[in-house]
Amino acid sequence: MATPVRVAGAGALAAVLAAAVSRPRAVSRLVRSLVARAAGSPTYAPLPPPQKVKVALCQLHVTADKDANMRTARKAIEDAASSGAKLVVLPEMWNCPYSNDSFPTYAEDIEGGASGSVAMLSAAAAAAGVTLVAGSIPERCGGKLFNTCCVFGSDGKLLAKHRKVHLFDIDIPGKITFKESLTLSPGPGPTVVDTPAGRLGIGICYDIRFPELAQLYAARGCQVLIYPGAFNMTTGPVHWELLARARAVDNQIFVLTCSPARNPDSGYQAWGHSTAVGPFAEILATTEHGPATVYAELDYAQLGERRANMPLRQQKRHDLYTLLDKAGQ
Ligand SMILES: NC(=O)CCC(=O)C(=O)O
Repeated sequence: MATPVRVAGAGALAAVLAAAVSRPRAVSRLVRSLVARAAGSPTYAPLPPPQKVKVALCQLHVTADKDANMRTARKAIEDAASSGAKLVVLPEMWNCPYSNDSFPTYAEDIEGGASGSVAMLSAAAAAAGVTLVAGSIPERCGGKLFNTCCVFGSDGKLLAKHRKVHLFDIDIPGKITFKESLTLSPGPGPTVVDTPAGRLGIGICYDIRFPELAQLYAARGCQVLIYPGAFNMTTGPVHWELLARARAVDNQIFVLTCSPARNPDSGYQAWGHSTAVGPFAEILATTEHGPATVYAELDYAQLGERRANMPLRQQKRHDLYTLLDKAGQ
């Protein structure tokens, strides 16, 4: 896959050098504006994508029994592959109950993952021959815990790891209070993965609330944003679909969300409603709150069409505002 490349103008460089001699303050202004422009409108080499990809969003029944959760996940991956899916997505925290009490107990060392969830995921991706965005599990590393999504290639190789960058710390009195930061640490940055199923930008649940992350992924040439997530019964009904469609329409990009099924026995009631959204913010496929696999076909040609119909990227006013990609490649 092509690597994204920033393009700097040779003319602009000559202008800076010529002016540097006579007008140092004007030069400093010019440099600042060029840096902002480069950051706000990076140019990337085109990506040769697969044209169409069938995706499966596995809304799993998650319990306190880790082995049972692993069996459920493996079966869902196999079934999705049998149905023709090439890109399979699992939910946030699919191997444990979503609670601060559970995260330390169920956490795994991913890098040394010769056993447990990571070994199962790798074997399942290879056996099924799919790209697997494996939801998230609690990761233990260097004395810290992270909420981590592993992405596996169809040969079972671990292609990337995304550690949730925005932790879910909210307090809506009488409704929901949750503080992931009591047990988890935030991840270091964005995660872009090139796969045979397209260029993927990964976020986990609360990450979807931050439009800058999605914008940055779009600027880096991602074709689809994937958010394993577990929204709740207060924010889910009002925000889950809204946020997925907002990220899609802002960036003219595909968005996939994948939740655990709602388990009445669980302390945390997940909203469910795993959904695939197209680049015109249209719902391609969705479900209710029970265990289910949602299938959709992503036609990447639509990205070019939508962006040609409505050229938002070219119409941005980088002289007024800009996205600063601090983690730029
Ligand atoms: N697991 C999460 O990050 C939950 C996010 C959520 O429910 C929200 O409203 O945001």
